[in-house]
Amino acid sequence: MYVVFLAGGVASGKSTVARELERLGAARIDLDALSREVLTPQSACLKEVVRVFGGDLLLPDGTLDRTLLAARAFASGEAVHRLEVIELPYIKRLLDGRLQELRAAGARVCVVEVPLLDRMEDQLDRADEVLCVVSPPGVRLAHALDRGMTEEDFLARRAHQPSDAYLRGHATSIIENAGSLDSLLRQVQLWWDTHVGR
Ligand SMILES: CC(C)(COP(=O)(O)OP(=O)(O)OC[C@H]1O[C@@H](n2cnc3c(N)ncnc32)[C@H](O)[C@@H]1O)[C@@H](O)C(=O)NCCC(=O)NCCS
Ligand SMILES: Nc1ncnc2c1ncn2[C@@H]1O[C@H](COP(=O)(O)OP(=O)(O)OP(=O)(O)O)[C@@H](O)[C@H]1O
Repeated sequence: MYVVFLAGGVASGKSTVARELERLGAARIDLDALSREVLTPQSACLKEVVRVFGGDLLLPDGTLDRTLLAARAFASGEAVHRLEVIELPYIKRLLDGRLQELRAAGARVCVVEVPLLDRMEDQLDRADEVLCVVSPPGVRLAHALDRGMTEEDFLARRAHQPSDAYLRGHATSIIENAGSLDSLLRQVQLWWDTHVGR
């Protein structure tokens, strides 16, 4: 199975690219979705998070108040790091399992959405290709605001993410998302034709 790590910062266009790759025939794993799965009610990971970040994070139905956790976690580099130390091992185990399942099912190509490539450096040996979506900060902010995110939340998350220089330095291919949706999708098609559809 040809495994593609698809990296990019908040509101860079990653999920749009991943959806297009899925339409073209790739299986898809989203690490943001896995990071939600590890925090389901009663899970060991959620219990650890609540112990470290506060019992008031649990809503009456036992689910996590993600907005409150985001506010606490993105408040400082130290807090984000504490959250990642808890969550990342669980996320990586789930990733491992999903890749094995897809391999067993005979998937030919799998795209893995990786919001934070630097935290997954120890997983890079799983990737045949690192495709990075890079988009100027102003364009990303506009897309984030359109999606209902506040500027404060956008800036807080971006501050804890790998830089564009880091992404460019680790990419085997780059998709520039600075223009229209059409132009983005054309680049995806071109990448697919030259790397997968041969
Ligand atoms: C703090 C949490 C609960 C906030 O949840 P929320 O629903 O608001 O956001 P969601 O999970 O959908 O993430 C949206 C975007 O936030 C950014 N983001 C998420 N975690 C981080 C982080 N640790 N550092 C910087 N940005 C992050 C990414 O751009 C991501 O695409 C959640 O993001 C979380 O559990 N983060 C820690 C796990 C993690 O590091 N995941 C990334 C896997 S590589
Ligand atoms: N070139 C573009 N033209 C117009 N809208 C775009 C373009 N690229 C992305 N968008 C829009 O910007 C928003 C963010 O894109 P997307 O969800 O793909 O980014 P993301 O990197 O997955 O974000 P996050 O990691 O924060 O979830 C979406 O609403 C998407 O439709």
